[in-house]
Amino acid sequence: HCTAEHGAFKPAGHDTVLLNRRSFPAGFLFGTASSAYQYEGAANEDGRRPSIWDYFTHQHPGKIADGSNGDMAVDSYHRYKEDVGIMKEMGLDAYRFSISWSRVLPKGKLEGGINKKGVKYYNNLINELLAHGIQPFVTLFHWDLPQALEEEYGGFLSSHVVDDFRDYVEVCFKEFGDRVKHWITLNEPSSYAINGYAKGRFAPGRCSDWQMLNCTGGDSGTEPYIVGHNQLLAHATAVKLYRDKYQASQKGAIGITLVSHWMVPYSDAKHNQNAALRALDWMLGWFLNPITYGNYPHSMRSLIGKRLPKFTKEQSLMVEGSFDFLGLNYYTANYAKYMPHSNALNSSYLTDARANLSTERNGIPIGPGAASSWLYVYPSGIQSLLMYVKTKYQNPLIYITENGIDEFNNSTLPLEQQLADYMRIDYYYRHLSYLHKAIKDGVNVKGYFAWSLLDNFEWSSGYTVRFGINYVDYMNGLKRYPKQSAIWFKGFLDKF
Ligand SMILES: OC[C@@H]1[C@@H](O)[C@H](O)[C@@H](O)c2nnnn21
Repeated sequence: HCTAEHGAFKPAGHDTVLLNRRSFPAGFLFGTASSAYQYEGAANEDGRRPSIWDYFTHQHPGKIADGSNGDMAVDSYHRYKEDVGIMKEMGLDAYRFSISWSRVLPKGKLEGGINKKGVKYYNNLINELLAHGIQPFVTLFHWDLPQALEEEYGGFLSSHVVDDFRDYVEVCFKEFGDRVKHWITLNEPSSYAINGYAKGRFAPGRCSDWQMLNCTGGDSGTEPYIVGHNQLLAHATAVKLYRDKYQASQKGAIGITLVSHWMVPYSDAKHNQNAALRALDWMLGWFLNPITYGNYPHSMRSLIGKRLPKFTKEQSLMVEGSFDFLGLNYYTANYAKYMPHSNALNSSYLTDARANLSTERNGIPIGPGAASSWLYVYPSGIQSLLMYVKTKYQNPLIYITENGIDEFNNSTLPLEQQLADYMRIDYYYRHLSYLHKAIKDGVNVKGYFAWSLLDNFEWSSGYTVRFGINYVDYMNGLKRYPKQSAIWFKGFLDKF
């Protein structure tokens, strides 16, 4: 139902202007995104020591849909040259990847020693990207905390992590900062805190006992906020270090990647409209308010009370303005409905907002469903979210650092069918169209990264779902094949 002209798909029956790279401002960056634990493999090779995700997947395989792990993942540790070749062939400008902290500092602490082979891998990857004219965007922490630090002091539950994170990022600035000009401190600190400490579905698998989710311990009413607070302090300390010691000579930019759903009021009733705004505070404002204004949103401070950590004056000053750009991940939207709250309830991050999130209203889904149960297609939400951030948070420089959709792994189907991901073309075309509208409306977006270059280890879904624009054949040596969306993207990205 689509016609392909000049490399862009025009939904049939619409006289829309053909959208392609040339529709976007000169210098706008198009890239793809990945992360170390989901891509590299070589988990026990060349000196790398376990992260909490190695520990979590091996100790709790029942928490992963197919009992799998990232021991091999898609073997990017050995195949990075081929993968960079795929990016070049597609015409991509940039590549977002993360550094495995426990590959560079196997024991987590600097005093434990720097793993030279780990540093060498990242130098090779960065050099390969630059040799092909592709800009590296480097995430310093994408959830894979060294297991040694989790065991020593509870990881992000302790303020000790701030000093160890600072030492780790300084090694990265020194080793790679001459060529890396875009640093992202943390990937989705909210997801790390929520999934790891309120839902127990991600490493380190903590939550309150009363939730009966086979958690290893924890308190969903306090630990998510402690972990969020220490992530903000670690982030701001890293930014301060970069600005004080490296930015003048290396001339790079540093930011953070946050994620949010667009929140749609369940009805026009005022209490549901307010619930949607609180839901945005709990998912996005939790971190965007502190780095913009130096404190948590008023809604959080008034409803969470003493369970929400406080910033000292000095910490507030360090956190406020601690970013040169904002990375924003957008995938989907939720309905938000006012949820009365009784204090008798066991407290949890998940109920503190007095907002019940859902993906359907009166039995009708908010949009077409993808493979992941949380992902429904709602393209206008990217424009709404960007306008909301522009208006409420002083129009920051933004990169969309993730956007994408998944299908189920159906490796029994003929390969040709598995590569026919037309729903992904439609998803990207629609989201890029709404992104284009947001830019026309004055939102300061300078780049867009699709999640993901390749099919990969999708956390608690393991390899049961596929987010890749390129297919990975898990049954046949992890061979890469372009899906239809990769071919479409190549046309979309044509410079001429
Ligand atoms: O679930 C798909 C992807 C994950 O694979 C990424 O690691 C994570 O940054 C993310 N955030 N939102 N959606 N995603």
